Amino acid sequence: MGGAGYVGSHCCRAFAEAGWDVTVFDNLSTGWRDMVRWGGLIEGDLNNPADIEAAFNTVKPDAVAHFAASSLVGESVTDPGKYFRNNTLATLNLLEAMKRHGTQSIIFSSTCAIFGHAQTDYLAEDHPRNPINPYGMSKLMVEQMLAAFDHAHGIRSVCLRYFNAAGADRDALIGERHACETHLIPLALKGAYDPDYAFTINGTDFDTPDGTALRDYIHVEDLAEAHLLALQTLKAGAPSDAFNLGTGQGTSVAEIVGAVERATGRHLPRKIGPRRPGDAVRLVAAPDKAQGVLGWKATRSDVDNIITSALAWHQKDWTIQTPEKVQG
Ligand SMILES: NC(=O)c1ccc[n+]([C@@H]2O[C@H](COP(=O)([O-])OP(=O)(O)OC[C@H]3O[C@@H](n4cnc5c(N)ncnc54)[C@H](O)[C@@H]3O)[C@@H](O)[C@H]2O)c1
Ligand SMILES: O=c1ccn([C@@H]2O[C@H](COP(=O)(O)OP(=O)(O)O[C@H]3O[C@H](CO)[C@@H](O)[C@H](O)[C@H]3O)[C@@H](O)[C@H]2O)c(=O)[nH]1
Repeated sequence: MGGAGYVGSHCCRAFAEAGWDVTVFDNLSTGWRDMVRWGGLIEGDLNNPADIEAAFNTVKPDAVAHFAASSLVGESVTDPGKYFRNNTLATLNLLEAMKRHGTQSIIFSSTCAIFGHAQTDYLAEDHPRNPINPYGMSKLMVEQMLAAFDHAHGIRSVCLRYFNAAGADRDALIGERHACETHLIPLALKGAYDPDYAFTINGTDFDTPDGTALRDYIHVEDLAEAHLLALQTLKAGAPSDAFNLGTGQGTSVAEIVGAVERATGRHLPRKIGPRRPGDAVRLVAAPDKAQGVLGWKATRSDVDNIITSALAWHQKDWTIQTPEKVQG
C-alpha cells in the first residue's frame, strides 16, 4: 500500500530483489507511476473499501507493507481531518479487508512523531507516546488499532517507526520525490542550485548546541533492509512488535546545510525563519532493539553518504526539483 511513493518504492525494490512477488496498491495522490518499477500497480484508494476488496480478490496477498499516508507535519496541524481520514480511517479499511481475506501479516510505516517531545536524549521503544501534532496522533492510533486487531483476529504487525528517511537508491533510479516538497534535504539541495529559491532554516532558537532542530537521518535503503528483516521475522512466526529505526546520531539543520555545501561544492544561501508549527526540538533514535531483535543496523546512513546519494538522483532528473538547472 503506497508503494509508488518515496519509501515504498525503495522497499519494493528490496522485496523484489529478495525474490518476492510485489504488487503496489496506490492512488497516486503523492506517488508516481514511474516509481513503480518492481511489480505491478493497482490503482486504488484506501478510503474506498471496494477498491481494497477488488485488489485483495486479485492478488490474495500473504503480507502487506503499508506505506500509504499523508505525512506532512505542518499540514496536519492546519488540516487535521485529512490526517485522521487518510491515515487512521483508511488503515481501518485495510485491516478490515485483511481480516476478511485472512491476511495475517502487516508491516506498518510508523514514525517517531508518535513520541512528541523527547524526554530522553535517545528515544527507545518504551518512551512515552505523546504526539504533539495530528500526524503523529493519526499514526499512534494506527499502532493501537494494530494491537487490537492482533488481539481479536490474530493479525500480526511490525510497526517500524522511521526517524527521518533520506537519500536515494544506489543506482539513482528512484529518490525522494514529493510534489509538495517540505523536507529539509531536497530543499537544501534545491537552494544550493536554484538562485530563485530562498532556502530557509526554520528556527535557530531551539535548545540544541547550534540552536537548530536535531533529527536522526536514516538512509532509505537502510529502511528497506529493515522491512525485509521485519517481514522475514513475521513469516517465521514472531509476535507483533515495534521498532525505532534511526542511527542514534542527531544531526542539526545547520549541520545538514554544511553537508550539502560539502557535497555540492556550492554555497547554500539561507534565510532564518520562525519555527515550523508542530516541530519537535530533538528526535534521535535508540536503535538497540532493532539491532538486537531484527539484527538490523544502519550501514548507509552517514550524513555525507545520504546527501551524496540524494544529489546523484536529483542530478539525474533535476527537472523534478529545479527546472532549468540541469547543468548545475
Ligand atoms: N519520509 C519520511 O521521512 C517518513 C518518516 C517517518 C514515517 N514516514 C511514513 O512512511 C510512509 C511513506 O512516506 P513517504 O515519504 O514515502 O511518502 P509518499 O507520500 O512519498 O508515499 C505515500 C504513498 O502513499 C500513497 N497514498 C496516500 N494515500 C493513499 C490512499 N488513501 N490510498 C492509496 N494510496 C495512498 C501515495 O500516493 C504515495 O504513493 C508514510 O506512511 C509516512 O507517514 C515517512
Ligand atoms: O526548508 C526547510 C525544511 C525543513 N527544515 C527543518 O528541518 C527539520 C527536518 O524537517 P523535515 O525534513 O521536514 O522532517 P520532519 O519535519 O522531521 O518530518 C519527517 O520526519 C518525521 C519523523 O521525524 C516523519 O514522521 C515525517 O513523515 C517526515 O516528514 C525540521 O526542523 C524542519 O523545520 C528547515 O529548517 N528548512
